[in-house]
Amino acid sequence: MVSESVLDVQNVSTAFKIDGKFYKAISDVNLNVKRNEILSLVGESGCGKSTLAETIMRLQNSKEAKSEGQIIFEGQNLLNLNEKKINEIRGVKIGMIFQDPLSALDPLKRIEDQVAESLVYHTDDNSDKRYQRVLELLDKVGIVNPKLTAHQFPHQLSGGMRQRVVIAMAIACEPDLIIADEPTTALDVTIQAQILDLLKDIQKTNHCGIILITHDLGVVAETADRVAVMYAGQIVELASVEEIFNHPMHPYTRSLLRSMPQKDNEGDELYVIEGSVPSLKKMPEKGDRFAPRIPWIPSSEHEENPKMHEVENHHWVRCTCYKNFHFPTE
Ligand SMILES: Nc1ncnc2c1ncn2[C@@H]1O[C@H](COP(=O)(O)OP(=O)(O)OP(=O)(O)O)[C@@H](O)[C@H]1O
Repeated sequence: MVSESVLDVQNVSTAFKIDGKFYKAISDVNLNVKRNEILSLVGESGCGKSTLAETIMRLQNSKEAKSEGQIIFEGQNLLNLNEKKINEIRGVKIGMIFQDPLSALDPLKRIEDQVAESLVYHTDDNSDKRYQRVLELLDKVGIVNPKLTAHQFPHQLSGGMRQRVVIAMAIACEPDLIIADEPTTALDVTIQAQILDLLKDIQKTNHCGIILITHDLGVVAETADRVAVMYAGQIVELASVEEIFNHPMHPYTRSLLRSMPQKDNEGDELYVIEGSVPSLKKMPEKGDRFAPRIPWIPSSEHEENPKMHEVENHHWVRCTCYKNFHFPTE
């Protein structure tokens, strides 16, 4: 079944003002998210994943960040909308879930009022109907006693329950797209699995698209349908989850996978990707941005201006260096 796109990100770049000058944190990002899929955005810390999410949601201060390109959602470019219009979309048609549920919740408000908030602004429901809807939403996200939880304050809940509440808030208006930025990083492992299962369930029952941001390839393997691998502000590989795990191509994707504990490398010393993601001021202008971290690969293997190539059906890779890439010990 071919699903329609809910979001089309076209040639999007965002630059931040640092010491009076703008430096790009994401460059030339092209991506679409389909209804009925979980697209995972993966990469090390500092690769630009959150910047992309904040750009889509227009969360940056326009004096400190400049974006260009097009982000098409329901036929309009989100980058061109005024505040009023973007507020009608943010949290309503596009839901958000962040890493730290505590910072997303108001410590002084009861859960029922927080979950009901977007319903107050965006539906005509009276307070009784809203309360019923809050209980329904809490039940849907797996809260065992919705009436009790609705009456409680955030500090009375466990981390896992708080994240369930944040998810209830995100889905209250049945958004077509949910952006979840490291939604399980702050939770312990068993709760992580439950929250990921919940997101998968929501995606299936609500038929929405989900962008799931994570640095954890285990999370990607568990949840994603497609994967966009980001490095130094650029997407370097985009393919189905099966392709990414079975036929990774870009040296960065291959390095990430090698540095991840897996069944077949148990007991082996894990691969360490030398060096670090360049800071915005030190971003290489030419060549593959990952090249400095694989110095044994001759520069002639890299394109001067690396482009995305569709090397197999729906499998895209940046730069031609993937063709002859090998690890030092190979
Ligand atoms: N407001 C800002 N001003 C200046 N630089 C910023 C700002 N926000 C992010 N950056 C820089 O942009 C780059 C990308 O950061 P971003 O937070 O998007 O990465 P990330 O992949 O989401 O990492 P993490 O997983 O740690 O959140 C980093 O170099 C970061 O320091």
